[in-house]
Amino acid sequence: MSYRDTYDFWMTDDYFDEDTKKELAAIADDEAEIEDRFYRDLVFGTGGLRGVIGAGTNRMNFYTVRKATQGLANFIVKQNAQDKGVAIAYDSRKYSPEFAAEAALCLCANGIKSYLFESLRPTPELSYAVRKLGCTAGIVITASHNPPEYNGYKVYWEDGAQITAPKDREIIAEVKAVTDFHTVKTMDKQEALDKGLLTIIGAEIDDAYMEELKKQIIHPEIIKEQSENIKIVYTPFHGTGLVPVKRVLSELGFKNVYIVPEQELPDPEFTTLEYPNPEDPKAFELALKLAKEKNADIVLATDPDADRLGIYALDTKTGKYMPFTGNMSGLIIAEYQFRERTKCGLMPKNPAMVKTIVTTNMADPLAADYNVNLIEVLTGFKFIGEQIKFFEQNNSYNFVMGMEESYGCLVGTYARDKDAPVAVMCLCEAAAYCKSQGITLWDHMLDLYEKYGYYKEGLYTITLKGVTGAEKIRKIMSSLRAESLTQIDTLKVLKVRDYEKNTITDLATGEVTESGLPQSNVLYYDLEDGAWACVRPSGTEPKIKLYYGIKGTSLDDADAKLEALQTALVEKLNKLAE
Ligand SMILES: O=P(O)(O)OC[C@H]1O[C@H](O)[C@H](O)[C@@H](O)[C@@H]1O
Repeated sequence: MSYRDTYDFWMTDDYFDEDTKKELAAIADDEAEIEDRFYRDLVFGTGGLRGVIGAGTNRMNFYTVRKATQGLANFIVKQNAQDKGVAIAYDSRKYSPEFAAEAALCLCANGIKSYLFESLRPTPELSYAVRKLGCTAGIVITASHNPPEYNGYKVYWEDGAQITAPKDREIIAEVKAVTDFHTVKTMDKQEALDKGLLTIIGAEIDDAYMEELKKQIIHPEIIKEQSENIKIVYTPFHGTGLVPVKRVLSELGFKNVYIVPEQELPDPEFTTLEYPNPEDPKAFELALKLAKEKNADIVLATDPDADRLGIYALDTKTGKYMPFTGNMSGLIIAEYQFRERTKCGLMPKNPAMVKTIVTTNMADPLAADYNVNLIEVLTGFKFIGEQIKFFEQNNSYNFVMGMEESYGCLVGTYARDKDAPVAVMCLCEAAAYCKSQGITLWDHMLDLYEKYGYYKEGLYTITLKGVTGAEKIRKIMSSLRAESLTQIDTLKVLKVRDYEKNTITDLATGEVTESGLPQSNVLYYDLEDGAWACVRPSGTEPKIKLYYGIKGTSLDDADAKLEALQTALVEKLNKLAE
């Protein structure tokens, strides 16, 4: 069917309700909008399904949520795993509770047990709940940090990590095979409860999750000692982080935790924010204002589904709050974990850290320093979570922590997705430790640079929306591929990694080896002088992403090097996007 035919079908078939038809009638004269809403089905990207809320096959709505769930249900029934069930959580977004209930009732109608959280919960708690309840799968209704007009659907498998290949392909094939909406099942909520197919979950999982978080603490005594001294400002950005973060910090004994009042309560419009993403410095405005009033040591923010964490820390010399990138906060946590676990004899045998290919290379000397094995995976925390399963299956390594540049971090293996409450907790412990030494996290970061090298990284994105945008992104990638760059700015390209072709080409020798990672549309350039660049289309937003990094000899040298590389790369990408 063409997009027009699909539009007409939605306008006329009695399966679709009157509100949907009204919404679609309003765009009858807007061909581009009709095309964008119907030219494809929503696709599973880096973080599952994600799309703008509205009527259409390429939108998040009751019909697309049900269809995705029916596909998942068909897959589960084929595996004969109905009895193990599916855990379902949701965040504070528009329609999140409604979509979650819809998914639960579709599963129940297919004879699959559903465990639905009574109210909003963080994504990592769902990852934990899947294993705790022995479920076969999990679902979170969230669009993570995307703008308010979005929602999404993340799918987890029994190991607690988001689905990866080949399971993702198999489930997607089942979803695609649902071509007739009339075959999508649903059932009455009361009937599902009466039949024992639907169970509402809450406090018992919260308590167990909380205990798991606290097990990751290394020095409770230092927290106690500093509990009156350290001042923490926290904002949940109107999302799910408030309850677990407040609880864990309070149970650990932190006395001075100030929540940003304007952003404390759930709000699907994210009224006080342009973009509820800790990657966006503007999102910290209110938190920094409160931090100055309270003279806080550290400022923390979690995104709406509480899987990402962003921080600022006080520079006592200048009195300014300094921003940490996801790379920096991840490294602070990693270094503290490695150092203190080693010192206290708590480091497991064969320890491993997992990071993505676009995450800072400063992790390399740090991991080497503590004899920690460093494993690299493609972008997406699902690939980090998946490694824990592999370690267990092969009895190879013991996972200590995972981190990625996009503000995601996990310490421990109780969950298999990035976990902002655990990251907040670990950073507050590290901050308390620093306080006991008379320094701040910022001073400590400077010490780490001095010890391991001045690694700095940047990210530049271009938003290219709709059908034409997707086509442009495709063209940019193929132009770059065709161009075979040998130099970027003044830096020679040493190696080109093409993850789509599964090749790593050494430009000096011409030798070609395999990338060793799953196929993905990613180009990565290893450059001279410890620098690198990487380009890939986003899998969650209509964007092309350019990542880059350098290694400097001082903060100033690093800034100058990063700026030079960034200018050259941005100019190149902008030209390709013209
Ligand atoms: O870059 P995208 O494909 O849009 O994904 C954005 C981010 O999504 C999730 O948060 C993943 O865990 C990250 O690894 C990824 O960076």
